[in-house]
Amino acid sequence: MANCNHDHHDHQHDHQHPAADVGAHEKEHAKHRAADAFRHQAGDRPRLLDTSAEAVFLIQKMDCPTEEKLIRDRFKGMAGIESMQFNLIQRELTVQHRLPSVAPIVSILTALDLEPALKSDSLTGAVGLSDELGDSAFKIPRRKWLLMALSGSAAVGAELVAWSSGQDTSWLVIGLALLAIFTGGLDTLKKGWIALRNFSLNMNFLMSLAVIGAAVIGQWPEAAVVIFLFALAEMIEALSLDRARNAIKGLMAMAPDLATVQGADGEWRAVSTQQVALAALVRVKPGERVPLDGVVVDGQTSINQAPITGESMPVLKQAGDPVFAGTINERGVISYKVTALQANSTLARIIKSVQQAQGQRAPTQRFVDQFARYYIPLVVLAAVLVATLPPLLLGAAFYPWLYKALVLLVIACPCALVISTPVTVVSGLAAAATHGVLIKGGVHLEMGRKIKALALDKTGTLTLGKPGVTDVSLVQAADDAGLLLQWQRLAASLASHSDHPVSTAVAAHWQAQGSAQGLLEVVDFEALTGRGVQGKIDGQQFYLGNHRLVHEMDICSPELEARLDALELQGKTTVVLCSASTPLLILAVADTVRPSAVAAIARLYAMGVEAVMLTGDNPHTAQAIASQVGIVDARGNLLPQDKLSAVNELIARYGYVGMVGDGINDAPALAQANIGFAMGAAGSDTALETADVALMDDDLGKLPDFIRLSKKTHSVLLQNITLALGIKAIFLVLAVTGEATLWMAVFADMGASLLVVFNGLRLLRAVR
Ligand SMILES: Nc1ncnc2c1ncn2[C@@H]1O[C@H](COP(=O)(O)OP(=O)(O)OP(=O)(O)O)[C@@H](O)[C@H]1O
Ligand SMILES: [Cu+]
Repeated sequence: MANCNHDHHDHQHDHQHPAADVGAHEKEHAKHRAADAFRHQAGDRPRLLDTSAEAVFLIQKMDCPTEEKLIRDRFKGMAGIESMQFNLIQRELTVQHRLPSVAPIVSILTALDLEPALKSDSLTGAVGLSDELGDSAFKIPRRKWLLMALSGSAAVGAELVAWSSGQDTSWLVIGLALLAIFTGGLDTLKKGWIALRNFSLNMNFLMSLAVIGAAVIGQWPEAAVVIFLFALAEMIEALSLDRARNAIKGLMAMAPDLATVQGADGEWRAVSTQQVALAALVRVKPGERVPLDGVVVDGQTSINQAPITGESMPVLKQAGDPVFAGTINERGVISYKVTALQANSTLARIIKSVQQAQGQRAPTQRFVDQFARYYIPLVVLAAVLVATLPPLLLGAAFYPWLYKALVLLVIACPCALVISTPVTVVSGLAAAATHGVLIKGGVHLEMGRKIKALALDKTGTLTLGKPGVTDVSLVQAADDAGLLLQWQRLAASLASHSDHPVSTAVAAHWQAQGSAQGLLEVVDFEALTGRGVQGKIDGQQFYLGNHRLVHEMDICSPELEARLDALELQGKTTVVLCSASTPLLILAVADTVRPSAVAAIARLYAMGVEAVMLTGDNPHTAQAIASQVGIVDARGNLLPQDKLSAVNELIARYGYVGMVGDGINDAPALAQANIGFAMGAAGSDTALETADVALMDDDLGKLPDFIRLSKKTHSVLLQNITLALGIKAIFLVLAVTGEATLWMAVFADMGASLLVVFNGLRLLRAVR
């Protein structure tokens, strides 16, 4: 499904606004133009490229969402910049641009004191940063720890001296306070100054203002404690975000770095996984992890695929079976042929997908981002009013109200609020991924809870999709073994050209009979969607298809119909071999219901989710299978476009609808559903790519698991927003009534940030 990254920041650049909005946006644009003229003197505009390029930066200093705003504000309206995506958890900035080189971007980021490190640049094809290098960037340097310790001691010292002497403005107190401010708060002051210069109101600016204000009114000890606590809060926040990042990195670490590869001389050697080529032969011993994706060539074993599918029951693997990087070989030795390079393995794609999924922001995340945009200016306005109105209008003392205004400024920091959502969403996405559920966007994770009806395809979804032939009989009631064999051969010849499960079963049945006669040559073969197949054998036209086909050919009879009905009522699927004028042979195939289906459907109903079966198979069979798995609403005889309209009808009736399918003959319906689920995605590239939510294996229980996780995620998001806003609200009141001091406000802000981060991280353990 299309990537719907409605990023609110970009929308200011969108020139197609509804008429009602025009006034406000005109003003915005005028502002941009002014800012543009101010920032880029005419003449230094680089020539722009025709195609867009992409660069990814690692920005170590981007640890609070306010940096995002600063960067966006700075690049706003700059020619050649098309769009930007922020990944706060990974501290990555992705820029789509048309500049001839990334140098201007780098220099602007550097001017913002953000120390960008180029991770990749599509212009030069450079991949600049190894994972390890990127990792060390997240470590807090020793120097910083020492400075913080010094700052903390100085701040406490200032507070103690002031308290014991009763003097807030003695030289000793001021000296200690300045020491605390310059050791602990220099970064904050610097960032605040940069923000001011770029007209971007962020919390570094607010905090700097509060500290300077406190110093101005002679509250030196307080200024010292506030800046120290704030710096400490920033550090703790950065550290706790590391935990979220590591949760995702934890997935990454699961594929071994070395693979045992057979060289040209037949010798087995350990080779770095990164360097193993396609089609190389790799050997895996018991207890080892599979280093790369591939197909087993030799040997037999059982493999624990939990890292991919979340299911730790070992799966039997023998020649021809796929194996996945990161899974654990439990028993035997196998050798297999590599089918994907390391960067392309299923595991690598899962990890990449989880990281990208954050880009598709969850609705709550968008709301919070919007909110934060108005929140800061509003609080600043309130602070100005608090500082000026009471003294001016009521003749109140100036300093106490200025102090209250400063407390308000500290409260204005929206960090807790803005950080709470990405941490929660990332934790949810990572938890799902380790459980074998790949969610392709934060939006699906949050909206999954709204699913009221789930449409399920029958073949391959509710059933194993590997039917076997159960009955074969001549249409003309004759006991002619020779004819029976001859027509089965015709049917199998036609069927062998199709990979539809029914055809596969018919062809396999013929093979299994071990007849000496091979298949016949088929020309003009054609598949008839939702009906069957046709082709010419020995110059004569034959058809193999369902009741619908026989009917449409107008060669059906009440007697044939009765016999088909009888088989279908047993839950079997029937096809008939016909010549152009006569039905010849009836074949019935039966599929097995998935072991996980009954329990999964029951759980869905218990959650209030209506399960609906949509199938191209006939209604009798549909009903029979439905009652085996406990589905009430089963609809048969649906062509692909009928499935699409069925999904539309479900959406009209239930509001939010999911659809589960294999994505082959139900792709339109999958795309139409609010959330499209694909099963068995580990083995299928298309399923992995196109579905909104990909279940790595065939366990239907993952559907209710997903909905439950989505509900949990939503409630954690709500909790976090309530927490963050609630604490702010309380302090807003306390500040105005004069109960709250500056350091209390900083403390509350830090507490709120930590609370929401840890609350969000709880989701990591939500599944299982
Ligand atoms: N290639 C084929 N070979 C044999 N039979 C076919 C073929 N294509 C369709 N049919 C017949 O038409 C019916 C409907 O086919 P269709 O592909 O629409 O649904 P399906 O894949 O069997 O079921 P579902 O919609 O649950 O996946 C099948 O059950 C089968 O009887
Ligand atoms: Cu009929």
